[in-house]
Amino acid sequence: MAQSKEERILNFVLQNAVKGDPQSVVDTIDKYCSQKEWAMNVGDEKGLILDKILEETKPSVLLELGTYCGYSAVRIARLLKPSARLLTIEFNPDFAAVAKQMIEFAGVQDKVKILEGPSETIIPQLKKKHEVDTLDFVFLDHWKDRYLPDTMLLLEHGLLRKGSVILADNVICPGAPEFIKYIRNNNSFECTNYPSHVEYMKVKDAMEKAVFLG
Ligand SMILES: O=C(NCc1cccc(CNc2ccc3[nH]ncc3c2)c1)c1cc(-c2ccc(F)cc2)cc(O)c1O
Ligand SMILES: [Mg+2]
Repeated sequence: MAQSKEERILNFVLQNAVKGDPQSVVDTIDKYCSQKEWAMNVGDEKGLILDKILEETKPSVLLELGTYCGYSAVRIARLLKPSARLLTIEFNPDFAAVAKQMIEFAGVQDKVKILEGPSETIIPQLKKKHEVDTLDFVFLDHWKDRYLPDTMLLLEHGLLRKGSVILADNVICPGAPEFIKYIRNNNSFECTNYPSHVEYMKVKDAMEKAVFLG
């Protein structure tokens, strides 16, 4: 069977990055995807914005929607304190399989748990099946038309607390207009926009941070 792009990215990491070194895994993926094949990792430019917000928030319990190859899971996990945990939901089984190997190669498997399936099924299970009380940080990077319904689901299931941070990728390109309209007009959220570019491109993009006020 011909290799998928995601498998080519993984193999490039396995052959060129330093095992157990998450920074080298992040840098190697960025090198491959900027020089050889574009892929929808959050990337180095938006990645630095993600890093800064994580360092300000110092979260203990995190949720990511959209694991893909595991780039942002590794990028996030490398900054977490030893007791912190990241749950990441991936619907596509092939992506999940690549991400699992990427996360293990980076050596962050003790901090990251991949949950395979659609967010609408898994989010309602987080409290009882995955022992979550509330989430300190949520990174939205899955299907853009799911950002709003899944934010509503998080609220409905009592998964956000005063100060919970939601960070959404791609609010310009591909865009998440319904999510942006809702979150910026909801007085229970304090929003900040972070202009940037689509990963590895000159095309304008942005991330949006929304802090839940309770
Ligand atoms: O669309 C995007 N990403 C989402 C996505 C896309 C495909 C498959 C999945 C399968 N994973 C999945 C699905 C549903 C799920 N439910 N719960 C978990 C979960 C997980 C996820 C995206 C696109 C561009 C982009 C493309 C083209 C272009 F020109 C410019 C920019 C840039 C990005 O940074 C992007 O993030
Ligand atoms: Mg994205």
